[in-house]
Amino acid sequence: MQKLALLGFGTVGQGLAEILAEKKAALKAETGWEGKIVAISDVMKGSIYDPDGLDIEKALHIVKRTGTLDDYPDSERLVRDLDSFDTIEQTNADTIVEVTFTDVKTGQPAIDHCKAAFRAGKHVVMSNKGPVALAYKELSQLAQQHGVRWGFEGTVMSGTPALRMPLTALAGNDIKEITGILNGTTNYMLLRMEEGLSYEEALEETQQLGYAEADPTSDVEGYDARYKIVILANTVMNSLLKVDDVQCEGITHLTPYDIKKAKSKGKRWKLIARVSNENGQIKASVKPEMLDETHPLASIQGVLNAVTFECDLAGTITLSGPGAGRTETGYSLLIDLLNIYRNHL
Ligand SMILES: NC(=O)C1=CN([C@@H]2O[C@H](COP(=O)(O)OP(=O)(O)OC[C@H]3O[C@@H](n4cnc5c(N)ncnc54)[C@H](OP(=O)(O)O)[C@@H]3O)[C@@H](O)[C@H]2O)C=CC1
Ligand SMILES: N[C@@H](CC=O)C(=O)O
Repeated sequence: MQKLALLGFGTVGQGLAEILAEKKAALKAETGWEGKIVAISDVMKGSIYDPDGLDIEKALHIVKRTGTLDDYPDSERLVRDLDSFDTIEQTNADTIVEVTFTDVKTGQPAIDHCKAAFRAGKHVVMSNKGPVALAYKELSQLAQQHGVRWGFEGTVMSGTPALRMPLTALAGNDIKEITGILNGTTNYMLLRMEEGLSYEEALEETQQLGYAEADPTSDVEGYDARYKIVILANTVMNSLLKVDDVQCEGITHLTPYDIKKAKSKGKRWKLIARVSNENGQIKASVKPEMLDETHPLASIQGVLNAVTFECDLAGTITLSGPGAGRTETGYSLLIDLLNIYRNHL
């Protein structure tokens, strides 16, 4: 029985909790895996810990009804108000689910959450992009030193296996270029603006749907896609790309007029992230590009994302699927948990 502690109980944390509540019996029957949430620690919603396991359906119901965990029933075992580090260090969880916000400058406090968890001998699964984009090598080594595993499938294209697919199914290829639409929020906004919504209306919809970052500046300025292309470069291409080395431009200057004008010419604006390896020189960028409607990436619409791998053996391989979403990203954490259980990430 894997014992889980959730740091953050927003869209994604609740998404995972819902999956575990709904699919508990099926997961046990089909895979043998059993997971129990023993702790939740969230800044505004509160923190609860029960070493025997929380009643997760009750916690979900209460947080949806009241916005906090304050009404979760007290018991002899229940401990409240542990902060994130106490939750890592003082609970009996063996796996930390890091689903706090992604900080696009420092990656904190998530980087320190990973370090504390690894040093305490605990696995980490996360959809938080900061630690993987900024400290991949250091944290991988630390996890290895402590004999624990680190899963982060959801950091790129949420539950669509944009990392595990190339690392496993495309193993042995020399991947010279990766190109993709890696941000669900902006791709959704571009579609809705093409359909007639204003920039502000389109952005608000993405926030209501749970696609946008806590600070959506990260989405619209391209910082989120920049983190993702760095993660792909460093994990899949085994490079040492730094965030600051990636040329980055967002979609904030695109107006509904620009989008309509492109459409009248049979074209579409897309926020394209790209990394290439030219004789050992790694070049990467994130910027809006006007693609012909016949281009394969032009048909990737709304919250769908896609990534193309240029492989020396397998040829050009494209994977598409949701790039954001409550259940989809909750699911990405489940993939990591199941793979820890099966003992390979
Ligand atoms: N939503 C999506 O589709 C996807 C999200 N991600 C990533 O997953 C992570 C979670 O996203 P999402 O659930 O949408 O974000 P939310 O903003 O909905 O949830 C994040 C939660 O973390 C809490 N939190 C912030 N700091 C801390 C802390 N130090 N300790 C404990 N809790 C903390 C917040 O608390 P409060 O608000 O109460 O202050 C909030 O409830 C982010 O890093 C995001 O980039 C990745 C892929 C897709
Ligand atoms: N805000 C991000 C969420 C997933 O990483 C996006 O829109 O893609």
